[in-house]
Amino acid sequence: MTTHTPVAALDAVTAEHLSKTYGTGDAAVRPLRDLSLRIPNASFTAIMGPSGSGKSTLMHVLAGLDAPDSGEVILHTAEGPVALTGLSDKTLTAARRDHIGFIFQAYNLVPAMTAEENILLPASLGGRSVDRNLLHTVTRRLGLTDRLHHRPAELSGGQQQRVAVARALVSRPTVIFADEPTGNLDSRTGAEVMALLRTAVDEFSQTVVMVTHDAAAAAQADRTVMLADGHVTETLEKPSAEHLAARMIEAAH
Ligand SMILES: Nc1ncnc2c1ncn2[C@@H]1O[C@H](COP(=O)(O)OP(=O)(O)OP(=O)(O)O)[C@@H](O)[C@H]1O
Repeated sequence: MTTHTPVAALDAVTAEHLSKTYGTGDAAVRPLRDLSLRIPNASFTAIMGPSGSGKSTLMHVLAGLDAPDSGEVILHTAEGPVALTGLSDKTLTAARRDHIGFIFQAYNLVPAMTAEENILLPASLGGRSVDRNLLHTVTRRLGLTDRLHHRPAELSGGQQQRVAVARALVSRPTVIFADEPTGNLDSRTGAEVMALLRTAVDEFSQTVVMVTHDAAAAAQADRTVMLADGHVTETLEKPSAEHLAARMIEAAH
């Protein structure tokens, strides 16, 4: 029998009993094993865990980019709850466009569009107006002002990543999912990205979920969810970078 934990209205995302298996028999890999998780609204959650513990798989499933074998993901939007699992492709695409921002390396920019067009794409597809002041502030803080009319192929990997960060911030989605958002960046730009993600939570009440291997980045989140072998092992509220680094070393052994 499946049990359901009560859903608090203050969650942005609720995941219940997620399971996912790749392959069969001896070759089977199970990146998600009956994983349940609640992401509080207007909070910044970091996800950490050893390589192969299921972090990227979880992010793809939470963001509606990949379907679990079983279990449910519910996004709590201003218009009410949306069960991402079980939607038709068309409705799922619209739900992602309207409510979710992605900062994923493998889900990046449209090559034929300029940086600015990429940043504005989710809002224009969704028929929403854009806050030009926010566009200017975000792109200035990310050092993109003189790159806005370049296409992705004319930008470095770090600049492309910053365009993805700007796109996720400017379109003001309910939830931003970020997979290693500071991974390609020098420390100053990485710090700016973290500050902007914090601003999205603190000033715009957006929800941010970020996978990272960097204890110093995770320490800037409100809480850190630790994964191992496809399930949550613990949730730490406001841990220090030192504490997280020690936990990561323990988890790797
Ligand atoms: N499409 C796929 N087909 C087969 N196996 C997969 C697929 N995607 C992921 N896996 C496997 O599932 C497991 C979890 O992968 P996942 O990428 O979620 O881990 P991770 O915690 O993000 O790892 P890392 O920190 O190294 O990025 C790994 O063993 C991986 O090899």
